Parts: sequence; C-alpha cells; structure tokens
Amino acid sequence: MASSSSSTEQQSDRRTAAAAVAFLGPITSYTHQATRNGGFDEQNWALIPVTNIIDVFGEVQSGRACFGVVPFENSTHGTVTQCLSGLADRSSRYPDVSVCAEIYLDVHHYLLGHKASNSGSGADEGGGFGHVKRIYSHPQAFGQTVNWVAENLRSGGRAVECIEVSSTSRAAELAALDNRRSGEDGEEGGGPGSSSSAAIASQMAGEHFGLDVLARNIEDRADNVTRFFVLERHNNKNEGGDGNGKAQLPEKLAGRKGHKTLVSFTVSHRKPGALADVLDVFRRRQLNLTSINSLPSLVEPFNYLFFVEFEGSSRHEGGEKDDAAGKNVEGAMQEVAKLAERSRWLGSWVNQRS
Ligand SMILES: O=C(O)C(=O)Cc1ccccc1
Repeated sequence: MASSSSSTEQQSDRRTAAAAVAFLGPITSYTHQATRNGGFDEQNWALIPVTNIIDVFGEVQSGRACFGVVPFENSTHGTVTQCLSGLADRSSRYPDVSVCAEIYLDVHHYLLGHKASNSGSGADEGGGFGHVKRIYSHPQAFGQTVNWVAENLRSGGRAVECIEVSSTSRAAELAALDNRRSGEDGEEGGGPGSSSSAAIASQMAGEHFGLDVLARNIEDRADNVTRFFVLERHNNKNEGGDGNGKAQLPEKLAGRKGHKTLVSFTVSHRKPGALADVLDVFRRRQLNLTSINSLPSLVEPFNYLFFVEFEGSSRHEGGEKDDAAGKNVEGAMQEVAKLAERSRWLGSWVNQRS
C-alpha cells in the first residue's frame, strides 16, 4: 500500500477486502434482493454475483467470501434441492460451511419480454403475450407459477417451451438478448432472435435488462415467500480478507429474538424405528421442529440423509448458550449423535419469524 494512504483509507481497504458476500446472480436475482434486504448494502459490502447456488458454497468455503446467500425454501414450491445438496456436502467440499442467518423475501413474479410488434404501447396483461414461444426461468419460479403458465401459455393447444436456467435474472438477460422483431434479418418462425422469448423474473430484473412487462404478479399464491440462508465459514479465519477477525453480520440479522438450529444425520435403514428414535429426542425435549428434509445419502441407493431444523440454539452467548434452554439443545445434539450413524451441526441463527 502506498505510504501516503491515510489510516482511514487503509481501514476501509481492509474492510472492503474482508467484507465480500457471494450470492446467486446475476444482479437483480431474488437472492440479490434478499441479500440487500438482509442489510448487505453496496456501501459496506463487496457483493459478488456467482452463477450457481453451489458456487456460493465454494466462495464461502475458500474464504473468498465472508458470507454467502442462497435460497433455501419457498412457501409454494418447497425446498431448493441445490441448497440442500450444498449443506449435505456428500463429497466433503464444504466441510466448514454453516448457516448463520436467515432472510425472508416476498416474491412476486413478472412475465417479461418484448411487446408484440403490432401491440402498440402499454401492452401487458390481457393478450399481450400471444407471440411468446419460449420462457426462461429458474425451476423455483416455474414451480411457483405453474397454474398461471398452464392457463395462459399452455392451454388450447398452445405449448410454450419452458427452459430452466440458473436464476431468474439470468433468464431476464437471455430474454433481453432475443431482441429482434420477427422477420428482421430474414428471421422467420419465432426462433431465438425473433423477440418471442420471455422470462419469469422480478420487476427489478425487467427494469435492469430493459424488458417490457407482459404480465405482473403471476405467482400462483399471493402469499409467496422465499427463505434464504446466509452461509459463513465457521472457525472463520477470513483468508483473503483483512486477517483482522471475523466479519460481523448486519445488525438486522443479529439480535436476540430466539434461535433456530439445523442438523443433518443418517440412521440405519435396516433398523425399524431408527428415524423415529432420533425424532423422539426432539419430542421429549420439547424442541419444536421448523423443517424436515431428506436427500439420497449416496452411500447406497435409496438410503437417505435427513435434515432437521428446530427452535433453539446452544451456541449463542448471552442468549441461550449457558441457560437451561441452551443445555437442553446441547443435550439433544449429544443424544442425536449417539443414536445416528453420523450427524452434523449445520448452523444456529436468529429466528426472523418468531
Ligand atoms: O433465480 C433467482 O432469482 C433466485 O434467486 C432463486 C429464486 C427463484 C425464485 C424464487 C426465489 C428465489
């Protein structure tokens, strides 16, 4: 660093280097919006868009990012398998990544594309998408709009092609690239390059990529909410950062409102009641479950790894760490470890919906 730099500049350089936050991009994805809503603003954090959910895990494990934000579950369409897969870490690539916060985002989807050339200005709802031949989006967004798409784009012998891509903002980017009017440059038949592509994405993505709104609020349920996890590297050493200690979460994700904890475990598939025995630990200790998921364990076909999330934490100083509630959680974790073949603590964080 140049010797003329003031100590304030040096501090701010160090902060920038230490405060990288990776998220599923490109910018204007729902994950980007959740990241900002969680308090990771561009003034204080270096926001790094990555292409796939699993890349967020890689950025956090490597220490290139102090935190990562990934979608975990949606109230309409359920769990995001790629996120579970990162947490399951069945190839031991992300052994130090854990969940340290959650963020909720209300999700309202838009059909974004190019107005039909004969529609004049202001074409949106009501006949404004007859020219659409293909839609790009993230599988979650397709799952949250399945009825709307069936009724509006896949009925009466019409079958718009639905193409899954890595995020809704990537979908908007692809639709924006398809920006020639039908017939231009000899283009015929509505193939890519004829402005007949659309995206299901956010209003913000539409504005950013210069797309027209063809329909708004097309989610099947008005109460459509996605929950995102903030990932960190536990025993966070901030490699690549300032070496100056651990980056702190934004104030709005901290606090002392009560906590949640996530664990994963496998049990013998040959012992009747093995899963019930583990779940009974939570019942006996009155620990309320908030989600249960499973993924193939990849040990042998049709064997499963289970995820249980529950209210409580044994790791929050000044909160539940040393009190009876914290000891109850600690005891539960020890019992689960004894009953399960393998078990792993995957994080504890402040409950944002208590
Ligand atoms: O694709 C995105 O924009 C994401 O961030 C994943 C997603 C997709 C749909 C709803 C919520 C999150």
